[in-house]
Formats: sequence, C-alpha cells, structure tokens
Amino acid sequence: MNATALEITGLEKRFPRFSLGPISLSVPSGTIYGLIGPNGAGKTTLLDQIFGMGLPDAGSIQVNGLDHVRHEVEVKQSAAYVGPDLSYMAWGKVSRAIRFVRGFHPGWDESLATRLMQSFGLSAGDRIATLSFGGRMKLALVLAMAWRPQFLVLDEPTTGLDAHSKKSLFSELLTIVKDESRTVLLSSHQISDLERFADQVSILHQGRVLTSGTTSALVESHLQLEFRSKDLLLRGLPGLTVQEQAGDRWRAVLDTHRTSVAGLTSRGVQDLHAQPLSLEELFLALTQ
Ligand SMILES: Nc1ncnc2c1ncn2[C@@H]1O[C@H](COP(=O)(O)OP(=O)(O)OP(=O)(O)O)[C@@H](O)[C@H]1O
Repeated sequence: MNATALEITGLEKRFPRFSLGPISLSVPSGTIYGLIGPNGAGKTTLLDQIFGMGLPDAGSIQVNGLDHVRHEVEVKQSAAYVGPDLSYMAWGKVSRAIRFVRGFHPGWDESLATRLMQSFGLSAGDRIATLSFGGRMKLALVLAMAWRPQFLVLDEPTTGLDAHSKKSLFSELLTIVKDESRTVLLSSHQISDLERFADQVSILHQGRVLTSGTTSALVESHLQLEFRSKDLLLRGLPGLTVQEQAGDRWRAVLDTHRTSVAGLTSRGVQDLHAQPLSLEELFLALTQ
C-alpha cells in the first residue's frame, strides 16, 4: 500500500482568464481530505486534472504512486470520480444504469449497491428523467462507490442532498476510510460537514492553496483577535490576516504557527481579546 494516495507537485493550469497553481498537496491514504474554496477558486479544475481532463501546463500528479498520464489506465481502474455533470437520462431506469456500469467493474459489490440505494432512498425502478438533482447525485454516488474504488473523488457531492442523505453519505465515507488503503477526496461548500468529517483540508483561493493541514490542527492554530494598536506595520506581520481596521481598532485572524500572541503583544498591542474560530469562520476570514 502507498502511504500517499495523491501527490500533486507544482501543478499549474492556465486558462485565458484564470490560472491554477502552482499547487502542491499531499493526500494521505486512508483519509477523508476536503477541498474548500469560494466559487471559481479552482477546485473543479484541480480535480479535473487528476482525471486527465486537459493536460497540466506544469507539474505532476501521482495517484497511489502512479503518474496520472503515463499510468492513466491503472489510475482510472482504481479511482472513481463524481463530477457536477449528472446526466444519465439515456439509461431510462436506475436499474439499467446500474446494469450498464457494473459490467465495467469486476469488483462491483451488489450488496453494497443495494445498501447504498436503500440508505439514499433510491429504487431500481425509478425513472432517471423524473429524478430530482439530488436523486441523480445519489445515483452517481452509488455508481461510483459500489465497485469499492481505492480512490474516490467527489466534486460537491452534497449538492442537492437532504440532511438524511448527507448523513448516510458521510457515514459511508467514514466506513470506506476504515480501510487504510482507501481514500476520499472531496470538494464542498458545506464547511461544517468537512469540519466534522474530513481528516485534512486545503483552503483554495484564486487558484492557490492558502493553507492546508489536519482539520483540527488548522482550527486550533488560528485565533480570532480584536485589539488596539496604532502600528500600521502590523499589516505585514506574518500570519496576521486583517479583517477590519478603523483608527486604532483592529479585527484580525492570527495563524499562531507564524506569529504567536506573545509576539503580537511584544509589538505593543493593547486590549487584546482572542477567541477560537470554527473552520467556516477561518475560511471566511482568509478568503474575504
Ligand atoms: N475550460 C475552461 N476554459 C476557460 N476557463 C475555465 C475552464 N474551466 C474552468 N475555467 C475557469 O477556471 C476558474 C475556476 O473554475 P472552477 O470550476 O475550477 O472553480 P470551482 O472552485 O470549482 O468553483 P465552484 O465552487 O463555483 O464550483 C473559473 O474562473 C472558470 O471560469
């Protein structure tokens, strides 16, 4: 087993009006890894690159130690992707879509498919054309998960899912990563879900990774601060993200790995109040 499910090194992809990267990130095997970013941050572009939808302009991507271009077939035999385009209309019924897809996958697990369908409230006889967006997302998830891929990549999988289905999905994802050779990478705007379920996250903004790490460590290493200071040079302090400044009143987020609270007070700040943040508050502060 490879200890690293995904290794991205110096990845760049340039479009006329958007550039992704350079991005380097490492997704450990046996984890749920979350990608967070505002609309247009580059999450889908990054996930698309893994599956060869357009070649990168620079950098490399390895899935379980295999280059995603040179070993495209092996990579695709071990990885499943659920993206935002969910049209299965041509298959008519859910049962037909399942019959069609399972034939490609020797590892297809019929009892898992049945269990997933039950927990998502999908029926074999459902007509795909009459499924809601959430219903088609559930079908896509069943088709991707039932053959037990080693690497499962989900682009916004909770879009359209109700609270019960979301709960079922995350409980399935947690079951998957109990097997340390299997890994889940997902992008989501549901930051509170990622805070609960993701082992690690990366925050993307304008094509770059702003910060990444173990979800709990990332949250614990940042503080919401309010203080007074007339020192405008604080704006350049490493790890201090200023949210508001009016006169000598500041509101900011501090990355305590880069500058400690003591380091800040040694600069003469006064009336300092510090409190912990949620992942969502950290995301909002860093990407505002
Ligand atoms: N094929 C393409 N040609 C030109 N520009 C593109 C192409 N694909 C994506 N882009 C641009 O790349 C940028 C990032 O888009 P992307 O879909 O990766 O963002 P995202 O983080 O997934 O956003 P969202 O949260 O809205 O899904 C956007 O500005 C988009 O217009």
